[in-house]
Amino acid sequence: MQTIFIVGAGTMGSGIAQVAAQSGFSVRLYDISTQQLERARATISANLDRLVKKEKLTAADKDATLARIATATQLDGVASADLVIEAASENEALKLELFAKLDALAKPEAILASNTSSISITKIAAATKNPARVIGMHFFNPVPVMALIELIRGLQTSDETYQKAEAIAKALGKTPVAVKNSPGFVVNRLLCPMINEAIFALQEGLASAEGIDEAMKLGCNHPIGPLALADLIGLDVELAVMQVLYEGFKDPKFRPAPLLVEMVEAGRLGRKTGEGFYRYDR
Ligand SMILES: NC(=O)c1ccc[n+]([C@@H]2O[C@H](COP(=O)([O-])OP(=O)(O)OC[C@H]3O[C@@H](n4cnc5c(N)ncnc54)[C@H](O)[C@@H]3O)[C@@H](O)[C@H]2O)c1
Repeated sequence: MQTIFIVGAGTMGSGIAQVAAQSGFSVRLYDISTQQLERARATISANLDRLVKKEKLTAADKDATLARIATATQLDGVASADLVIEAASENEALKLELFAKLDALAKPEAILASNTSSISITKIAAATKNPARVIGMHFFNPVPVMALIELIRGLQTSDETYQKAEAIAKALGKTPVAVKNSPGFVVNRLLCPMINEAIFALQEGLASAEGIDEAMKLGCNHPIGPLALADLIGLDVELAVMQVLYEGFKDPKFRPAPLLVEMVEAGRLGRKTGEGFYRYDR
């Protein structure tokens, strides 16, 4: 495995590109937007500069890492890739269309992975002619910092594909955890209902936002309270995950808190809009 083709140069795609290049892989980062590609390169360069400043990376290593990342606005480079990681926008129709194209362009032994947070890997695999080579590689944000990759097997994913993906996850310096294809996988299945319950607690006046967060930090040793975390993740993203869980399991225990829905309606999405459960200077 030497060449990784990454589809989508947003938050996740740029982070995956950085980690892959730092781990010695040759990376081709593709996006339909040249602006996003330029932004990704600038972000990666700034991240590497910080590592140089902290003496965790030499200036020569930084240059070598950046030199391993080529950007592209065409899909044709897929043919030379050993692994494709799709990190384009979270849109099912888009991903199904992309995987049909990637499957037609990639060499037969290449693996096709999706970083989707919520779309069924089985469904994505079914959009290809060779579904056994499709797998979920779910990275966490920020990718250079977070150690986990959930490795999600669709019904069709072969053992060989899983083993290859597991080896790559380790080569990227990450810790893979095997997860079945199911709404929210493991982390979002547990984390998002906890945040949702914190919003119910706030709505019921059980405690103030600061009180709820302080209680979970001091009582459970969480590094950040659930409401501050919701602001960080984005309330729209939290709501979308709860809707995926609610629809996926048809179980009322996953119903989104009405206050969460209302906050999203008001455009109070957290840090990215300057206001969520807390206010932020922008
Ligand atoms: N942000 C997170 O915390 C997080 C965590 C884990 C997984 N994910 C998943 O990763 C994926 C990407 O999320 P993100 O937060 O990086 O989104 P983002 O909006 O930051 O980036 C998405 C990128 O995809 C590009 N794009 C759209 N259509 C494309 C196409 N047809 N071909 C190539 N590129 C295309 C956009 O131009 C954009 O640059 C989603 O599936 C999301 O669910 C996100």
